Amino acid sequence: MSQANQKIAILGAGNIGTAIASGLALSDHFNAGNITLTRRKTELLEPFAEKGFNTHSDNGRAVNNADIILIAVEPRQIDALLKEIKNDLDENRHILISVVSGVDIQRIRNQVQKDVPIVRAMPNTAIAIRESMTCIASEEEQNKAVSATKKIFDTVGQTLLIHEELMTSATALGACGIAFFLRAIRAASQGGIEIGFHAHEALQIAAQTAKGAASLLSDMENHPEFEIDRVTTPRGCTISGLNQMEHQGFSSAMIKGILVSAEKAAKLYSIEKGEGSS
Ligand SMILES: NC(=O)C1=CN([C@@H]2O[C@H](COP(=O)(O)OP(=O)(O)OC[C@H]3O[C@@H](n4cnc5c(N)ncnc54)[C@H](OP(=O)(O)O)[C@@H]3O)[C@@H](O)[C@H]2O)C=CC1
Ligand SMILES: O=C(O)[C@@H]1CCC=N1
Repeated sequence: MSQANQKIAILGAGNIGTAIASGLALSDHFNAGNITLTRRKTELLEPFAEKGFNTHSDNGRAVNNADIILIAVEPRQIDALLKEIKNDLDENRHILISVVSGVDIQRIRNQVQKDVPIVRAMPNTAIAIRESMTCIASEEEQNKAVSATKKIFDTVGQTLLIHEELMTSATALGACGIAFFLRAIRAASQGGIEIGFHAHEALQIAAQTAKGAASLLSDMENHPEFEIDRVTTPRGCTISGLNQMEHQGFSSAMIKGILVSAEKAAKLYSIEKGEGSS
């Protein structure tokens, strides 16, 4: 089936669910009319209904009208959702894609008790502007479903196929990573204000500089240190700034944050189930 005719149901259209929907609709491969978004507070989906997406709260109906079922609820909410839709899942028609952190394929399969292909994907919110980094994993025998999933996420950024055991690491580095780099940009702009720029100017300079740095890596395929060496004039101000940041633990803070984030990602389901669900 061509992507243009594929019907996608996004169950749990919150932050990442709606970001995925926006990105897909922006691509030339999908249109809003073939994408259904569900959540219980449907009034919050009104802006998406106005853009032509199908929006409601009936997960079973959404599954019955779709080929691709994308689950984007919180870890503590997934059991109830799977229980609700499992009788509607058709192993000959559907591919089930979960972007839920900390819930492995085996746990999902135990819930649905069907041979429907299950794929895990870990995008980030830049998917809304088709700039996601999406890691994808599944069981070995699911090559066809993995290809179909990759094809979808390839339209909204870059993809990388990984082993499922690396999914929590992908969550920390790629999905949470958006927040980490945003905080770094925010910190840079605060420094910029202190040395004389208005807030909006400082943010513009910091954001475009960060974009340029990222593009140097992705376009030139160089190592960061190679590009850093080109900025650091001997006895200059860049190396002074960099060394001071390292004395203050810059790299260490980022590394430690990513480790803690990955540890938490691995425990999300059990922690959240332990805290009760709503
Ligand atoms: N935010 C991000 O950047 C990323 C998040 N993720 C993962 O995606 C998942 C969602 O995260 P996020 O979008 O931040 O969380 P949100 O809380 O924003 O989204 C979850 C949505 O699910 C809806 N929901 C809950 N239960 C049901 C149900 N039974 N049927 C339909 N909809 C339901 C909620 O709306 P309502 O209460 O109205 O039903 C809510 O809008 C998490 O598992 C997270 O780990 C993965 C990658 C990136
Ligand atoms: O913060 C979280 O738990 C989710 C997972 C990745 C991004 N947001």
